[in-house]
Amino acid sequence: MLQAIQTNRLSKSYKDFQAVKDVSLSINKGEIYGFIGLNGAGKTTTIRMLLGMIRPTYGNCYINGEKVNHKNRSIWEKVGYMVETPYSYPELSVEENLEIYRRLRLISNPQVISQVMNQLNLAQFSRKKAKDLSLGNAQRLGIAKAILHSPEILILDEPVNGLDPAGIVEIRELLRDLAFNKGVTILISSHLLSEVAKIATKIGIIHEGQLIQEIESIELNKLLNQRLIIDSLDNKSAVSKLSLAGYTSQLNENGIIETYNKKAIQHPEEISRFLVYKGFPPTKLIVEEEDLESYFLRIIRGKGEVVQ
Ligand SMILES: Nc1ncnc2c1ncn2[C@@H]1O[C@H](COP(=O)(O)OP(=O)(O)OP(=O)(O)O)[C@@H](O)[C@H]1O
Repeated sequence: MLQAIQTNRLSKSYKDFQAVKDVSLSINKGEIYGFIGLNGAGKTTTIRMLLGMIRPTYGNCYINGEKVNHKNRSIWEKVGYMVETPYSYPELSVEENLEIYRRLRLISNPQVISQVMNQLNLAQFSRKKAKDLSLGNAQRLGIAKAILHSPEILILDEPVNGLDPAGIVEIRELLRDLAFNKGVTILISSHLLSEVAKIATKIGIIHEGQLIQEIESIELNKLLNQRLIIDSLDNKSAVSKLSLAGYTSQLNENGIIETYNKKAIQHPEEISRFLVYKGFPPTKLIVEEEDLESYFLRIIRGKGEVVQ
């Protein structure tokens, strides 16, 4: 099958710092590819190379099988994109900004502007100057520009930045509709992992410039572990007692104990008995399904026992 987006050993160095290392990813037509990673992982740099905005130090990118380079301009007719905080003409209204974009994209039908404003709930702000928009609405305007010409491929860098929860749901529905009903291929980068997990058909995890894992979303549930969450009046002491007894555990960022130890998860009553005996009775003991955030942290830290 022809890939909509492909990178081949893509790398970018800034002096001796390698921001992106050997990233080879491929995205099928109609797929929603969630590109996730911590701040500074290399998402934007990869996307900028993909869009021909910066030159790779090594490797190549392909859009619809065509190599990205300065000669191949026609490939951009089928691509819509938004990278980081979208730029707009600050003194012009939402509608005027879209009108400029319509002309730049050589779209003959003026109706597309009202259609896209309705799609993104921007109609009520049509006369508002771009500089007076909230961050969330500025993002909506950025997405509106990206989809104005009905692209086949949509590349969005952190598109839900600054949106409130209702806005995030709206954008999620919009992207789903574009992918599943209109066959648009979408690459969406984000550090909001759970959000990406809700819409992506495939997830790529980038860490310190390297693509460390690609997961089909239907496979995701199989990879998510269970974990036992334990709270007590003295978690620091309790965690060392548990680890000494062979129940490898750690404190999470909230100071709560978590363990992926299979025996502990299968027999939380034993953990409870053990902690009572050691003088640290648990105040909370819950077996939880791991979420994508925790899975991601476990993968990038290379920690955690895998419960089969
Ligand atoms: N022009 C540049 N010169 C030097 N270093 C750069 C340059 N652009 C990016 N970097 C560095 O490359 C690394 C990757 O940056 P990048 O913006 O791609 O990360 P990111 O995953 O998009 O992060 P975020 O989620 O914070 O946007 C970072 O350490 C960044 O500081």
